[in-house]
Amino acid sequence: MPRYIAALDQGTTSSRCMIFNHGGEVVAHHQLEHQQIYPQAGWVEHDALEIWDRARDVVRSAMEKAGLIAADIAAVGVTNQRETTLVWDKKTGQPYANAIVWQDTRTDKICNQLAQNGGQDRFRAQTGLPLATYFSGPKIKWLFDNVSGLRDAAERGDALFGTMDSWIIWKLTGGPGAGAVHVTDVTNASRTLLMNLQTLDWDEEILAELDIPRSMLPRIRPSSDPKFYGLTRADGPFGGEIPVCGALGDQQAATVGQTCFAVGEAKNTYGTGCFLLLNTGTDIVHSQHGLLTTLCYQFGKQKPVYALEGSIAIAGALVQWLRDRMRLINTAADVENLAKMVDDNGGMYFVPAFSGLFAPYWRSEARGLVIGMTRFITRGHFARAALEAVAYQTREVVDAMAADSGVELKALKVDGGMTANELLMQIQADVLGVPVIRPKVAESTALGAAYAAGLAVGYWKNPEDLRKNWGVDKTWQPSADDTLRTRNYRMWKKAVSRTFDWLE
Ligand SMILES: Nc1ncnc2c1ncn2[C@@H]1O[C@H](COP(=O)(O)OP(=O)(O)O)[C@@H](O)[C@H]1O
Ligand SMILES: O=P(O)(O)OC[C@H](O)CO
Repeated sequence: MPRYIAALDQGTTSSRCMIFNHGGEVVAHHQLEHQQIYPQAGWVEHDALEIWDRARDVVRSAMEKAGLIAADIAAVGVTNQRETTLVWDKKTGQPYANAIVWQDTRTDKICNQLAQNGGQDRFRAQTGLPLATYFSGPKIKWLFDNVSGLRDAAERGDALFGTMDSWIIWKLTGGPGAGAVHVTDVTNASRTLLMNLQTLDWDEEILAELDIPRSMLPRIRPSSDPKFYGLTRADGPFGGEIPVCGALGDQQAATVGQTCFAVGEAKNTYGTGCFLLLNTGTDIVHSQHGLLTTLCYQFGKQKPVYALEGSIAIAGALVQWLRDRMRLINTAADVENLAKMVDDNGGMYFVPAFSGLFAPYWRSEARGLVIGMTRFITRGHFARAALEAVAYQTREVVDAMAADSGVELKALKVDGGMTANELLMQIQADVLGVPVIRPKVAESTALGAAYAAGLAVGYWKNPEDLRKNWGVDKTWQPSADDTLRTRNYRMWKKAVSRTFDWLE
């Protein structure tokens, strides 16, 4: 058996390749950012060809850094930003348009029209999701309505739809005309608003309602597949044929990477957005409090495991915005020192409803606000309020989770790029009133994809084998002062309520 497993993590901000050993340790890593494209207020796009270039480069660089060849890699796992929607020409490999990113709100009208008959929860029983701009189905419909010739191409069988997992796997295994595989896994499919949670197949009724031909959709496969999705191309970035046999949406991958295999285990990932997933086992639990029901993972022929999810659209993206658009900081890490210049938020709250509000509100007409401003406010308060916004949004999701599942969190397992921010981690523990635990490998997303691929080829035997790799790096205990927990949280909720109904 070759010595390592490779994971390709195609995130909202960047793509990275990580190579892991049997102990779940990173032996090589390379990461590259790609461009964020904002053509209009509320729109966010990615150039899928640029993403593929970055993906190829990070694989090559990671392999080179560790001096590896394809024969050293037992299997490849792919994980990705979810929902981001791409349609491309299967003959040429050219996208018909830029990918529409999950944060993009252009499908607001489509969602409202669909909701006129049956309300926002019209497809919730089948899909576990509310009608919202977040998900892929309405984005495909928007492309059909706005890209000339696309519907004809789809009906001829020339146009393929995929989220980033499908695109990357299609490119890795062949690209145009070379027998590439067009697949997705159950977790990614569960974010399209087109997959039925019970049957794990595309839902005919919803496809008919959105007028989406089944022929353009990828085949839905388990997250860890001993039959392999396909083999990497010999002349591709890995430089040889390796089974591609693991795929998970990035948040589900982080849940696997954190080894949340038991019912009631949860993790929160702080990246561009912030996503808390609670394993609910093989039962489908429908939320009464604004959470999503989603696939957590499916290993081979085993029964699928489901999760409740609290999705927050803007977390690290707020720090990026302070850096790139407001030029308040030079690097994302600078936000911590700037926030440390003040003792508290000075009465200021920052609700980053840049893409409307996701869980638990699902209000696409909300927009961001800063409130509580006085002449006392400094740049430091902006930084502090931005970090608090991430912690308060998480608290709202944790409260909804407890109301839905009856599970009271005893501690929160965290991961993702923002967990490097120690002040944020302390604020989070204070706001929740429970310890916050960061594992040794904070790159849980890539690790989860590696686990899925490694399980498929027998590199790891079973989930219990993986638990041994999990260990604590650092724990933050909540402070005794409950000001943040009670009074300020109440003020936060008041601030949130002021964002509602902003768009007309
Ligand atoms: N030290 C830090 N403090 C605050 N935010 C940070 C810090 N380091 C990274 N970030 C934010 O975390 C995000 C990157 O995390 P990552 O897990 O790589 O995200 P993604 O998978 O969404 O691309 C960026 O939005 C960045 O602004
Ligand atoms: O790229 P991330 O880590 O912000 O994750 C994005 C989510 O998958 C969107 O649902």
